[in-house]
Amino acid sequence: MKWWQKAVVYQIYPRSFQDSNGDGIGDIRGIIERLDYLEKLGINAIWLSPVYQSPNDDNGYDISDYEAIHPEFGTMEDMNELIAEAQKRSIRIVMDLVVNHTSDEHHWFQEAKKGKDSPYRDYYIWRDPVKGKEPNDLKSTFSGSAWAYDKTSDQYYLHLFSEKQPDLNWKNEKMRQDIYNMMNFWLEKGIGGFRMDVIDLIGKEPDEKITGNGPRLHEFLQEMNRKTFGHYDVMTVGETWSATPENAELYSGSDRGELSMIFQFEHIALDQESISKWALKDLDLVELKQVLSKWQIALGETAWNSLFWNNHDTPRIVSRWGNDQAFRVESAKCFAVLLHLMKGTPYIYQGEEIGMTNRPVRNISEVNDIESINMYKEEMRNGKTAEALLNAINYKGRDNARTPMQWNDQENGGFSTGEPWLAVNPNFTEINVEQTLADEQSVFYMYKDLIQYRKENETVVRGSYNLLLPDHQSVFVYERVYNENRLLVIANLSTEENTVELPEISKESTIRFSNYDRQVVDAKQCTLAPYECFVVDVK
Ligand SMILES: OC[C@H]1O[C@H](OC[C@H]2O[C@H](OC[C@H]3O[C@H](O)[C@H](O)[C@@H](O)[C@@H]3O)[C@H](O)[C@@H](O)[C@@H]2O)[C@H](O)[C@@H](O)[C@@H]1O
Repeated sequence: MKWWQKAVVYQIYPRSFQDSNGDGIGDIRGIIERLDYLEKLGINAIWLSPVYQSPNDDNGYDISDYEAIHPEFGTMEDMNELIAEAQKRSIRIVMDLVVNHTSDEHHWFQEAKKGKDSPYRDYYIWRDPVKGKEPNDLKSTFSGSAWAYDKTSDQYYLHLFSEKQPDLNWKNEKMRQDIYNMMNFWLEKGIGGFRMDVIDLIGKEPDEKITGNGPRLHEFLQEMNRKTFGHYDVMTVGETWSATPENAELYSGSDRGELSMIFQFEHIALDQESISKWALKDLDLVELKQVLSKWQIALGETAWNSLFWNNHDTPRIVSRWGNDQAFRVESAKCFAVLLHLMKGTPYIYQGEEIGMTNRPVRNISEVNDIESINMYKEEMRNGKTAEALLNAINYKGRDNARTPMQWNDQENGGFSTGEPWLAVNPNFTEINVEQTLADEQSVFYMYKDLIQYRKENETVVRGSYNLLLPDHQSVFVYERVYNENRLLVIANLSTEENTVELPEISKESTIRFSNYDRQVVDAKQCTLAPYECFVVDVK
């Protein structure tokens, strides 16, 4: 087994984690200061969202120099120190790799823009106008056309995200080699791997309007593996919105020479009506169970799953599908147990381990995220009401998960002595790390216990998965089996009590995790309290 198959990964969004110099922006020294906290939690790796040089049109996902640290985050010396200090605590640093696009301020694009004869022109994707307009109707994820007009050359360039994020042309061999050199620069520093931003898009065929899963995608990934991380004992995880259980094996099959695993998003899209994340609908728990179980079984023996509920692009799970009011602690623990006992590598997004919640806004002026702002402007022009749009932003907007980490009940939640770049959630006085560490029953200790359990328990790492009660509307039950060992995981994802019949449980069985201090189980008539979860080690 590889180290990352037994690991738990913690995602840090550096802008919002810990500010060490009072400028209101989290930084690398702030992360170093908090490594002891992460060691206490027990995680094995940190996925570090981008800290590279960037004009910050998309908070660092628009990189202008891959081999420089943005001064607001610190220096390369700080970065080297972070890698070394993390290593001392057996924590590896997984860098975010954003190579579907660069910033328009990257020197490659600056050169490419100079004209059609520029040696860097073909590093990007340019097309002539069609009948004086965009080459086709491809849309940007951040609203509007995916083509931007360049007056100097009378051509359009492709940007699947903001205009300041031009897409790289992966068909250009020299560009690919430059990317590989940059990746080796980071690998030689001793990092633990890469999280690969929208990597399913690099094989795009924009003329055919193919974006995800393009024809040369896997050829590029195999070449990347051969020329870079394939020579190191590191993990790689690809962000792949277009992945299906069928093609997941192509990315992460053990004999494929591509990635360790991918992030799939099928469960994440279950509360939307259409391809648009803003078209909201209620979550159907039966569907959630079906989707997660499908991935557990499909990748069971041949590839490897990543497990996550939220990240810096998605709302916080306790506010999204849990209950962040009366049952905040119970529901946060329920989702923790459900995820961490599945097969795959679990990811924790900063603050999830203390049950941090979404932060609603009342006015668009309070929003920082480019995706939400662009959508709001476009939909206001289309006649939607501000109320409806703010409702969608409060449910799905990316700022929800990006508010600063809540360390204590002091000024700005202990995140910064200066004015934070994004307002701290006002509930920091009740929900914060200091409070959670002082309470043995807190969400934090459930996460810590789950992480420790995975380290010691072969059934969690290797066991097969089987869904029980698939049609129950509120209760999620599954079992994990490895040799003679069997774990039964039960969670009531509802504010109501629910009574279910469970498989027979012998008297010798023990309850391993419980968020209600449950001592006994009557399998025939098991009544679950609101958001109750427990795990039985079946003997
Ligand atoms: O570097 C640019 C961003 O790259 C990553 O995230 C990509 C975006 O992922 C989602 O959007 C993709 C859409 O995919 C499918 O079409 C679904 O049907 C839609 O519902 C999805 O919206 C998120 O919604 C976006 O917020 C992401 O940008 C990074 O993780 C981002 O931080 C970067 O901004």
